[in-house]
Amino acid sequence: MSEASSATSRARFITFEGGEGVGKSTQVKRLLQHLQQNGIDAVRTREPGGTAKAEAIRSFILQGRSESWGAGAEAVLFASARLDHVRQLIAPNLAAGTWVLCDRFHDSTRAYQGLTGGVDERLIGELETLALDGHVPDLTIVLDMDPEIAFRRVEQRQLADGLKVTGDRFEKEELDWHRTLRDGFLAIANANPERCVVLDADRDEDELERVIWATVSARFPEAVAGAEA
Ligand SMILES: Nc1ncnc2c1ncn2[C@@H]1O[C@H](COP(=O)(O)OP(=O)(O)O)[C@@H](O)[C@H]1O
Ligand SMILES: Cc1cn([C@H]2C[C@H](O)[C@@H](COP(=O)(O)OP(=O)(O)O)O2)c(=O)[nH]c1=O
Repeated sequence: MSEASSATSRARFITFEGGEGVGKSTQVKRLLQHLQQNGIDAVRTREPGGTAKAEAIRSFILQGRSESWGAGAEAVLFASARLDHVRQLIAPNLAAGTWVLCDRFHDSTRAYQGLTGGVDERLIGELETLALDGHVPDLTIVLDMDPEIAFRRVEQRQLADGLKVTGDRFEKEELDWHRTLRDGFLAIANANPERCVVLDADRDEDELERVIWATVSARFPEAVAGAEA
């Protein structure tokens, strides 16, 4: 971090949320570059995952091995992964002055296991308190678009990678379910207007990158101190 920015600002924690294929990973990488080009130390990470233990839980869940356990148990697994991630990676980086950009975080548990999975709001809230350990994101960017268009993006990625177009077990869910999920993310953003910003993700990657940078720089003006014009 440059001396000027470290002297005037603390490190920020920014999460990206939204359905599958809306461009979260693409934009997390682009924002990381922007921050670094502006002399700000930053790391990117993802959920579930980010640490060895959390990545082990990720592969267990995404292989479908916890599916029969039910949404409540999966919420507990996601929270266990999150607790390790917060303690081992997120909190130490923030404490050291490094910004943290995370591809999905606690709102995904609210949206997937809570609002669409039917897990009781109180359990979701208790797990959140435990796993976040006080580390509520400073900003959450919700990338919003029609899931059908986002699906086509994911299919194209799989075709380009020479993969069978099957999707992981979440991506196999019905389109209607994904529309409900989209509404869930919008409801979360609506309930947390001071933290969340909803951006239309159905646009060109470069244009979306510009909108995200404008959002981050407006929210944290110190990020652009010394930025190129
Ligand atoms: N704005 C965009 N327009 C078109 N395709 C995009 C855009 N952003 C990302 N993609 C492509 O769509 C696919 C899914 O993007 P990705 O960033 O992995 O989404 P997510 O992390 O939300 O699942 C990738 O193949 C990516 O290259
Ligand atoms: C973090 C988190 C993810 N998930 C789901 C969302 C995704 O379907 C999956 C993560 O897979 P991933 O391949 O990272 O999805 P994407 O590319 O769409 O971001 O796990 C939950 O159900 N709850 C959670 O708390």
